[in-house]
Amino acid sequence: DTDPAPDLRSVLPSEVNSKYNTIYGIVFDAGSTGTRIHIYTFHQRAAGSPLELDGEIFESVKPGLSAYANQPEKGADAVLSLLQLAQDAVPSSHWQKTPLILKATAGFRLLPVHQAEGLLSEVRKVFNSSPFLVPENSVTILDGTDEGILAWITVNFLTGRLHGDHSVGTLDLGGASTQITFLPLNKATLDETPQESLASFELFNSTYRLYTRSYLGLGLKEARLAVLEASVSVAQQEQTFRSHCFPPALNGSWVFSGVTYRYGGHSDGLTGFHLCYSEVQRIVVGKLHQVEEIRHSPFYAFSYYYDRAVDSSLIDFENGGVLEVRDFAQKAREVCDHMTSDSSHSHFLCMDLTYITALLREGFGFEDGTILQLTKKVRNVEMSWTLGAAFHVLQSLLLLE
Ligand SMILES: O=c1[nH]cnc2c1ncn2[C@@H]1O[C@H](COP(=O)(O)OP(=O)(O)O)[C@@H](O)[C@H]1O
Ligand SMILES: [Ca+2]
Repeated sequence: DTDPAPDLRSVLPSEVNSKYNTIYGIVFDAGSTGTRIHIYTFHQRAAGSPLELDGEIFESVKPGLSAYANQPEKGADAVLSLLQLAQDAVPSSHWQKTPLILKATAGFRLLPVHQAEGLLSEVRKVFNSSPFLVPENSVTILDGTDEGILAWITVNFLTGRLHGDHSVGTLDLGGASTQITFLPLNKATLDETPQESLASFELFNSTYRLYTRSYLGLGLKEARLAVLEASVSVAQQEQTFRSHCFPPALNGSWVFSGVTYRYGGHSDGLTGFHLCYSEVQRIVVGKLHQVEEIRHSPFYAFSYYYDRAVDSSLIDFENGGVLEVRDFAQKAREVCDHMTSDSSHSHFLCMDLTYITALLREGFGFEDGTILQLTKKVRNVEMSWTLGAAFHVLQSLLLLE
């Protein structure tokens, strides 16, 4: 993209008028399971000085935009309703210089192109009739590489690690895809990693050369479908998909991306962790690139790693916590070996925990003792790639120097 970015310095208030230069950025995350708005407020003490994050306003709606593939206008309505929040949060004097972007993730990568484009073009209409600054390519599908990098930037920025040598790797588990990102330190990693898994990124006058991989279809919800060997066409024939990850007497139905899937336990009466693990293992083994360097390195993990750790009482919802990979394994065993069809937790908890265990151990190749820092928010700001995206757009608009 060779178009020069518009120079917006001319529309910024002169520094003499305000003590600090306040900057806003609005980022929509069109995820596979929901649409979220993140309204960030930053300030700069002077032009050229580092950007400081003051806070975030966050709101979300379900289902994800990709569920409106056949009703794009209705999808855009969800965006419009969230955008109202931004008009309330950002002072009208700043609207014209506040960038507004939406990035769609894995749910969109799985849609036929004409449906994805139909939805994005309805969103563009909503954006263009808003009072905010709509940069070029404001509404797009984010590719998996950028998703991983931007999340890594967010986590390392929020934990104050961006400028030192002690960065931390990140693990994101969405509904449809999953990402792993870290800064490689060993030469062997750089030599053995395919070029497409290494990406350079410039931010705040530094260049970061990161390892990042995104696996489409290995998000938690898509993984359920893979374990169940479920397809849309078979689901529409009202067939029941069976698994040993459910109690034998169980029958249920699950709506995902607008499709109803019937599921249940096996009539052979067998269930439990061991059988469940072997079903889940099939979709993971040999499917992911493994890196020796990170087998013991601590990682930050969020999204469904966090949610399922909360659901199974491994961590506290508010505070998160520090776990080892083996904690997910032990919890999976505990849940799967004591399932009843009337238990209070989700019918999928056994399968989900077992999948997380297999993904960490046999997918990425982590050791049982590898430490996972489960964190949702730092200083009340969500761990999400959206903050990295806000930095990126502000930088490209020359609002940062
Ligand atoms: O701002 C956020 N902070 C932390 N987790 C988030 C945020 N937004 C979404 N999530 C988590 O992401 C997961 C859903 O994934 P998503 O719908 O983004 O799928 P995708 O990334 O595969 O498109 C859930 O665990 C949800 O709690
Ligand atoms: Ca996501």
